[in-house]
Amino acid sequence: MRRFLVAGNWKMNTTKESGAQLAQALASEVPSENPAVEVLVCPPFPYLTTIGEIVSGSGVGFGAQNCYHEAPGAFTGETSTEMLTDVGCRSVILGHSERRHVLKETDTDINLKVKKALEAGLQVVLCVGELQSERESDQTETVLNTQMTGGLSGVDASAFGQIVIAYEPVWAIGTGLTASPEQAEAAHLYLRNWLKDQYSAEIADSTRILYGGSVKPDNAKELLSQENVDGALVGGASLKAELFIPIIQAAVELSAE
Ligand SMILES: O=C(CO)COP(=O)(O)O
Repeated sequence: MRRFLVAGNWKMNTTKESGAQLAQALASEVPSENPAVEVLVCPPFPYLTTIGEIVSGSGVGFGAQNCYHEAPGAFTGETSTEMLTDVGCRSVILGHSERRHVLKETDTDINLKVKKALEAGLQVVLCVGELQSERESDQTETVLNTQMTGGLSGVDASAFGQIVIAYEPVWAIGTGLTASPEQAEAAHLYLRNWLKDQYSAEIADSTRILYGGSVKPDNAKELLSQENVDGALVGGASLKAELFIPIIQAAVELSAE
């Protein structure tokens, strides 16, 4: 049985103060490691240390939203995986649609980062997902195949204990539009079968596939109850404890069923 992962991607939001308050509220709600549900927050880089100290010893892990693929050196403005592990990060989100579409990261860039982060022992949350126009022209599976093939190129089966996939249809991110549970399930099933074909049935069975895109307290349970949905990557609703906590609770309730 796959363990739910509920992750908050704070994107370029919060202040030191508001992020600290949010982290405190979450750490007191998830006081210790919950075997049923893994909880993660991904604050902006400048706040990683502060947030890490606040959630330390609680059941809330913390991760970054990006990293660079080179070892520390002359790369102005970049953040190495060594720095992330140094401040205690557990995870890193890679290939987010905003990095792909706004910052123009390619599958090759993402693949270099994935391999570097895996080497550093970080958990990688690899995001994939199609644009609205790609869905409308029946390209969803082609896009997912390209992003999975590109992002995971050269990644050995032995690394899968550290890999989580996040299906985030771009048209559902920050728009209030959510993939229907059926649309999410169909994409997740495609991704699971992809893992089976490219790696193995065991890897397909054990790898978690999160859904992201306008997850809110009122749709979380339905999305998380789909057979192949193993958690949520939450943007907007992860910025408010009163919205994020009910999403965690939905996962806790479902894992008890
Ligand atoms: O991009 C997302 C998480 O990475 C989803 O964002 P929203 O939940 O704001 O749609």
